[in-house]
Amino acid sequence: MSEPTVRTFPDSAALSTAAAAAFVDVVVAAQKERGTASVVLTGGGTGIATLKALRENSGDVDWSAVHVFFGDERFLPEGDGERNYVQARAALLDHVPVDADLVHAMASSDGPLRDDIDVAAATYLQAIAAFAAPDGEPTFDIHLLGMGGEGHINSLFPHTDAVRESERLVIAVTDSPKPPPRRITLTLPAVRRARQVWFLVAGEEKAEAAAAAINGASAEDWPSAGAKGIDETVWFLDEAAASQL
Ligand SMILES: O=C1O[C@H](COP(=O)(O)O)[C@@H](O)[C@H](O)[C@H]1O
Repeated sequence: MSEPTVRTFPDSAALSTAAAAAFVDVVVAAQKERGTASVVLTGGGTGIATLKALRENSGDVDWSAVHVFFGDERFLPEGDGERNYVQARAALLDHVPVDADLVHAMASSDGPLRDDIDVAAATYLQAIAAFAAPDGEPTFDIHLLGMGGEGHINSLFPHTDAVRESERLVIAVTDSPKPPPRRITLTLPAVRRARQVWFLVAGEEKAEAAAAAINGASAEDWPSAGAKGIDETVWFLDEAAASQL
């Protein structure tokens, strides 16, 4: 696993512009090398702002050959504006020529799987397993991550079974301390299957968590500390989020 590197920007807009440009470079290079690219999107304010920046300039990306996954999802009805999928569509996916078959959304609470979050998580696990490279091989080109002020990433919160999960790649969370309580999430072992893990973090309220994770704290206390990419782990921070480094 790679050690963290830090890129600091004057504000969150500059951060999102730079992360979007880096995303284009990695996806285009992956498509040149392997024909397709695979990315994992994040929810959260800075993550969604970065998708909007990507919509404004996605360079030579062939969107029809990008597999799109989600790091986590709030288990809510289909059109709920709090769903990360709904926000990602509005910010990016509805505006670029993605192949709908390659957009791997997590289930909603009122879809064909009804309201069974365990079945929903198992179904997403199957989607990932069908796509995943063998153990030890990278599965995703990029995994984007937002981070909460207490260090959560995806729906992996401090001092929970979810952050300790060491085998399953996808799990259901039913007691998220941040609403809504029911979520589906990729785990740390899934995040660690990405070549590139990129944190998109802005704001002074995230500064303590960023410093702790970058300085090697435990994932139990600061889940973001456990998220590392195979080739690179990059922290895109604005100056406020970098203020305790
Ligand atoms: O609930 C969530 O929060 C995190 C961080 O969000 P932010 O708005 O504080 O940046 C996000 O990464 C995650 O996908 C989302 O479900």
